[in-house]
Amino acid sequence: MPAERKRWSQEFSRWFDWVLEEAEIYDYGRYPVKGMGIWMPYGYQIRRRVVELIRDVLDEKGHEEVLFPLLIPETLLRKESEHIRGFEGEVYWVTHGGTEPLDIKLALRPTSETSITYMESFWIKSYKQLPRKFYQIVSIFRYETKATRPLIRLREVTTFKEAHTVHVDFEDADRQVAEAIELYKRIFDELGIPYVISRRPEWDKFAGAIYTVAFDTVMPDGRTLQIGTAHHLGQNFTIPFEVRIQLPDESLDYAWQTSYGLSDRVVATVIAIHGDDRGAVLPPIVAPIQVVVVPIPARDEEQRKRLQDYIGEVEEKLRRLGVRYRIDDREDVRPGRKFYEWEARGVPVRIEVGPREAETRTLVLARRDTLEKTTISIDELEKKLPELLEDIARSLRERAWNWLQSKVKRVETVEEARCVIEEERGIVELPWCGREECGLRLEESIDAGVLGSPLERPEWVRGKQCPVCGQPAVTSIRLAKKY
Ligand SMILES: Nc1ncnc2c1ncn2[C@@H]1O[C@H](COS(=O)(=O)NC(=O)[C@@H](N)CS)[C@@H](O)[C@H]1O
Ligand SMILES: [Zn+2]
Repeated sequence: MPAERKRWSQEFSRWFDWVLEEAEIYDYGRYPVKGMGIWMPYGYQIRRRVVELIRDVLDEKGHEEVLFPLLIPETLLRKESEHIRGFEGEVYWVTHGGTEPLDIKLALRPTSETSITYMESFWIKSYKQLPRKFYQIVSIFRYETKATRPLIRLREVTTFKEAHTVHVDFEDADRQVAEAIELYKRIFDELGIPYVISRRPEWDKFAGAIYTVAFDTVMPDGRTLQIGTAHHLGQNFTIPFEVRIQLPDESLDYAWQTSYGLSDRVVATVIAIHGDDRGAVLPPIVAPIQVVVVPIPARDEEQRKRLQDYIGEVEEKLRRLGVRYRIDDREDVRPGRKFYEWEARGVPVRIEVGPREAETRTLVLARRDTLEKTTISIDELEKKLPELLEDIARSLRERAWNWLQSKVKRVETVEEARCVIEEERGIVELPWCGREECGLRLEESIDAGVLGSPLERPEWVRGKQCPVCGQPAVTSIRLAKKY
């Protein structure tokens, strides 16, 4: 990792708070409810483009957007025992309407399996209607007891994309989990966010799931963050909610389900992973402003006029190119200050235009990711600018994947694993017999959390033993300090 980035990786959370404030992305910590913040205008534009990307990817694969009530009656929330046991301690309750106590208290949805499955019992009657893929992008509420953090761990999760799908049998739901994984890969790849995909261990899967597959990334401080999850729910909700379907042979059975979710953490990781000491570095696809033009003031009237006309030519080209641009012609701010402000906001490309450039009909292009500057002729802009934006997206993705790969270490002993977590954080991967007690023992002795195992059996564990019990390893197990 470049030297200067090392500095803020030690005080990552201070750096992260600073960027959110300096770039006016998200106002957190002042609103008088813990775990709830405000999307500021610039941050809201980033969030909007992330949401658009998520919608495009889901809609292309036959997902139908819906909108369910925020409030879920206790009677529904309690129908699936695993689910309520998992969420019992995290639910916010509405107990009054005005001054009147409600006879049935209402939960602010912590997630919507129960409300959606309840309605599916009216909507879904036959295999002919399946598979059905609903999703909504809403606020959910969880009374998180672990340390709350802006965008990373909220009590009101304002950008919660939850997909809920219905299937004729186990296999088709299995196929849907695989499709969800592909959709998440596409979303994260478009944003240049690297990830490790693991099947969560039995003791840490979503409440009410048969199994959970999770996407984790490594944050600049070396701790991992769960950035997406997909769950096979089996018939765990359709049985208590009586979602029965007629099968092709006319018999009746309960339908099968999956659910998969993303949240504000997607925006958090775009900022955290790609950022540097000057602030955010935004991939062009989600940058509210992709190109900012900063005039370098002319000294005399004649030069000023010529510069004005020249900037007009540049603006016309940017408009025709269809890029999102801003001409920062504020009179009362020096160019250096403008550089600082737009760099903090992560604008991918800055174009500096002064009397010299007007004179020589050139432009200075400064790229935000590597801070390199190049001078081009204005006639090359139509060709060079799209290439530069693409190159920035690609180089951000590559740099992020190199970072992640440098933070995943394969080891064979508990001792080595403990050292890696102690010294470098990141993810350690060890051979594993697959038994829960060994997994839990590893958590204890390494003082880290289990992320789970690869979806495919990893070749490298063949012939190796579980470092806890000595039994032959059947897969590998990944551990990390988690958010
Ligand atoms: N308190 C929180 N703040 C921000 N993001 C969160 C929070 N809790 C969960 N998330 C994100 O939301 C994703 C989905 O949440 S979840 O509990 O794992 N899964 C569900 O709720 C399922 N119903 C699928 S939508 C998680 O993978 C995580 O990335
Ligand atoms: Zn073992």
